[in-house]
Amino acid sequence: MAVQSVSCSTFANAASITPPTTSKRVGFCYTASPYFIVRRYFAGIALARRAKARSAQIDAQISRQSVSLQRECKILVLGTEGSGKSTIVRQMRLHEPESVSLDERLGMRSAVLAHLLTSALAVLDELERLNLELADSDSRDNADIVRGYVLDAADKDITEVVRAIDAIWHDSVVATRSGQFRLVDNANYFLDAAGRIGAGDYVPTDQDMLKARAPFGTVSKTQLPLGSVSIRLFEVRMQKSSKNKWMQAVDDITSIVFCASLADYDAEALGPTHRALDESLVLFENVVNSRWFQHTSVILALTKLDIFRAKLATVPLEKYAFDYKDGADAGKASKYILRQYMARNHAHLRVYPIIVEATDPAATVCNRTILTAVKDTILQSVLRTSNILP
Ligand SMILES: Nc1nc2c(ncn2[C@@H]2O[C@H](COP(=O)(O)OP(=O)(O)OP(=O)(O)O)[C@@H](O)[C@H]2O)c(=O)[nH]1
Ligand SMILES: [Mg+2]
Repeated sequence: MAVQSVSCSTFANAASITPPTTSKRVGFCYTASPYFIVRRYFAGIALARRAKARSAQIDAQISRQSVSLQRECKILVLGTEGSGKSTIVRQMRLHEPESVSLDERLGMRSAVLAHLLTSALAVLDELERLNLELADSDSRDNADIVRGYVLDAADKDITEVVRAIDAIWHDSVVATRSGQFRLVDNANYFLDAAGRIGAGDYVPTDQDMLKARAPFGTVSKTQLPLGSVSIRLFEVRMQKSSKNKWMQAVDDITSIVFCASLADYDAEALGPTHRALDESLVLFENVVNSRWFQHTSVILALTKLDIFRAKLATVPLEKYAFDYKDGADAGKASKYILRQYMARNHAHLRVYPIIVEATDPAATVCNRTILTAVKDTILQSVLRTSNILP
């Protein structure tokens, strides 16, 4: 431990220094007696021994407490609806060898299909909104198949509906006008992959698992070994209206991962005057300044960097943030949004920010940052209980 080695070596050095035989004082000079030298020498040795013993005591305490804290390491994953909580958790799991079984992968098939179906229905709605007709006459029958399909059982035959979706997506009107459609996140990705998803032996890939919107329970729990630390993740969807009283009910939280979508800057949460970004900022403010979390570290995960980057080109951030002047530069714009969050940290909680494309299977930044934050927090907590830190 850095703290211990500093204190030990300081005292050890003190003991090894031979006391000076002469000392200069202003105005006169004297020679120290042998008795004085020997007394200082032994006092130095005693001091070093005491420091060494104290240091060993702290070492033992730290290792005892680290072990018990690591067993109990709890992380809350918070954020508004659709902010990327499940995606971050899945991304962390996919990086841990063998933490996702084949059964679980196959279990995600219905979530993938639901995402594909929602995307296709959104395409049909957008055609209506823009007063457009499908070009191909068969496409109209296909639209009926899609609208009439009910996804009620995991083993239901999906061949016909997937073929219909694929035909609609490749209709010439859709192909030329889809740039104007307002679709759900990752709709294009799943619509492009319809043929692959419809195959009988389809197994969701890492990318499919990350891009699919999974249904949300009330609070979902995940156990995960992360490096040398074993953690339990609790995903909680926050709502401004519900006052989030659950905060008082949770204890022993090591870290919080607060997810916020960068791409929400233009989204309305509860009506035209209520922006999703503002709601997320208020919830973040409540969390970081809450007395329940005063010894908790916070990882602020700003997600959907890829969607944000694409959106900035057509929906200027300046329209929603009057003091922002840096145009469609995703780096500057994401840092601007990050500053909005950091400005809410009045309690000066330790915040570790990450700006991430959470659906990128190659991104390891989440795991690395979360692991660092967890370890730092365990250390801080041990130092506090050892009375080394206030
Ligand atoms: N392209 C892209 N999609 C993302 C990113 N982060 C999340 N998503 C997608 O956004 C959608 C919602 O993400 P979830 O992780 O389900 O959001 P959530 O916060 O768990 O939502 P609820 O549980 O419903 O509150 C999913 O389809 C994700 O794949 C990202 O960085 N890039
Ligand atoms: Mg979720």
